[in-house]
Amino acid sequence: MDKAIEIINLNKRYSNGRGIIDLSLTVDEGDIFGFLGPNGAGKTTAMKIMAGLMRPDSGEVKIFGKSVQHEYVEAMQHVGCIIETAESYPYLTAYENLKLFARYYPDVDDRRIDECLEITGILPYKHEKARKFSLGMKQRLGVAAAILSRPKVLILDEPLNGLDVEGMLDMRKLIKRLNEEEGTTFFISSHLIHDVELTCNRVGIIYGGKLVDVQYTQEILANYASLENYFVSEVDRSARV
Ligand SMILES: Nc1ncnc2c1ncn2[C@@H]1O[C@H](COP(=O)(O)OP(=O)(O)OP(=O)(O)O)[C@@H](O)[C@H]1O
Repeated sequence: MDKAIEIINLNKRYSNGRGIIDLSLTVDEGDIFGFLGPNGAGKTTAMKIMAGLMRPDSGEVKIFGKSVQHEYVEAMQHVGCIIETAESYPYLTAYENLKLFARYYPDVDDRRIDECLEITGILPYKHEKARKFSLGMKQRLGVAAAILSRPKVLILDEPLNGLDVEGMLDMRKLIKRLNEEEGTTFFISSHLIHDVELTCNRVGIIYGGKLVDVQYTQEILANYASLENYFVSEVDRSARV
């Protein structure tokens, strides 16, 4: 199996001493990887570095073997990201928003735009302005923009944050559909344990800026009653070390 993402000895320390410490992990092609940790654990910091939006103090991130830090254009060629929030232009329609993003990609035509609207379930709202969209629809429009160029890897920061039950179900379905039908690899951060359990096939726990453990969800559930039990026991264990 090909390595989609390699995070290698990543360090980033803010002036207040917080940040991430010697983070290393590998995500295989086809994984839906859940990056699980409480608020302030360091998830967004790691993802900003992965997307090339922030420089690490040391270490690097490779995507399909290309270094985000040293070969940015080549590394990002196969990546779509939504970091922090899915931004759209409120006074433009769903179609107009995607048309604007499509300018970056010479081979994205109107057919592909419709395809992305269909995959994300917003084709019926193609000509409605984004400001009228619910948070869930805005998130899905963000995903539609992120998949326009058919990226092999999607990096999503807290994609379920703030969504209601229906919004969460839609987003989870969308992630699984893209994974199964298009083979898209996902790197998803979340603090929602139950949701990671239902969505991700592999889980990495980050706590206090350090990676505590990485496991397949199936293996965790074979040994623990729930992902939450595993999370608590791993965090306890790391606090004792
Ligand atoms: N620009 C900054 N300057 C100083 N400290 C920062 C900065 N950005 C983040 N931090 C601190 O670094 C730590 C990690 O933050 P980060 O945003 O990566 O965590 P997170 O896991 O994404 O949390 P959340 O779910 O709250 O976004 C936190 O303690 C945070 O307060």
